[in-house]
Amino acid sequence: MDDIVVRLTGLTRRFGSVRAVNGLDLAIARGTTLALLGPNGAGKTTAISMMLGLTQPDAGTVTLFGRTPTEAVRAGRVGAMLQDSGVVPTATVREVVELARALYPRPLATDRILAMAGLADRAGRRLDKLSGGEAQRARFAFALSGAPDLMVLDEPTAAMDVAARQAFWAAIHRYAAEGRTVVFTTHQLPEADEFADRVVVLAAGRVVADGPPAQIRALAGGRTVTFDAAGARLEGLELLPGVRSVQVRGDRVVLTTDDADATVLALAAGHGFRNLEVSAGLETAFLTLTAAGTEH
Ligand SMILES: Nc1ncnc2c1ncn2[C@@H]1O[C@H](COP(=O)(O)OP(=O)(O)OP(=O)(O)O)[C@@H](O)[C@H]1O
Repeated sequence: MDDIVVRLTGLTRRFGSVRAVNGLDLAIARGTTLALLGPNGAGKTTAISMMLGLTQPDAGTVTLFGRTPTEAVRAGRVGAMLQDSGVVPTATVREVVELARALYPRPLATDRILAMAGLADRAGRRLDKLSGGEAQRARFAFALSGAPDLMVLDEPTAAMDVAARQAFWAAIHRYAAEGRTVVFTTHQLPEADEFADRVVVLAAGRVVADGPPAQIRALAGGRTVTFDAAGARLEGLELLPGVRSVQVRGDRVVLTTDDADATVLALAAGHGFRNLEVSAGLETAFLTLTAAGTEH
């Protein structure tokens, strides 16, 4: 479909015995700002790296704009800001932007790039004299030089303080407002919540949740109740008090709820359960969903 910018199908990559990315299926529509959220080691960087054609998958496919990543990158449709992209430390911001512009068929004007990245007053400064947040913005400037339709950002705000972060996201928003697609990784729920319009939660290389920020926030803020599917009555679970979502993962039922006490009391009265567990918080919700998700 024309409207799908990024399509990942069964994407898998192992490092020794570690499945860094494990059967990832994802379709990202044009104009979306998508957060790939997950704890350290979830597979975010590996997924991004395969998406850009920098790491080869063991299985599965990636298409960007219906082409291979390499073709899409060569056509100037993709900009990326990676965690360890090296730059010449003694070059100035303007020099680096001009270097980047030379790589693309239809680059933006230098002053526009500098303004968009919030670096207009830092153009003559050497990269090694920038603050951490400014250096990140210089890398963003580099990434947007070619006016790419898809921008991929790996933990872009890691080195930024609150003010720098706000300025950075304002720049991203101006960029995305023109109908462009942005994919960024983060391990911070508030960042995903505030700046994305779709959040995909990755844990142990798998998607454990996918939805609008409000839905992911609810998952994080509430409680997770899990119990064995065998022997339980599954009909009507979604109607129990407090319950927001019902999933069956492997042989476990996973409920998210705003009121675990009421949910468990109603479960006991009408449904029965074995091996019930109640857990709280985003990390626990991730772990529960991940552990249950690996059983099938
Ligand atoms: N080149 C590599 N060699 C061996 N193992 C690797 C390699 N790259 C990643 N891994 C492993 O794959 C898993 C996923 O790593 P990845 O860097 O993709 O996670 P991440 O979600 O980006 O983590 P972080 O938030 O810490 O950057 C981890 O267990 C990691 O140790």
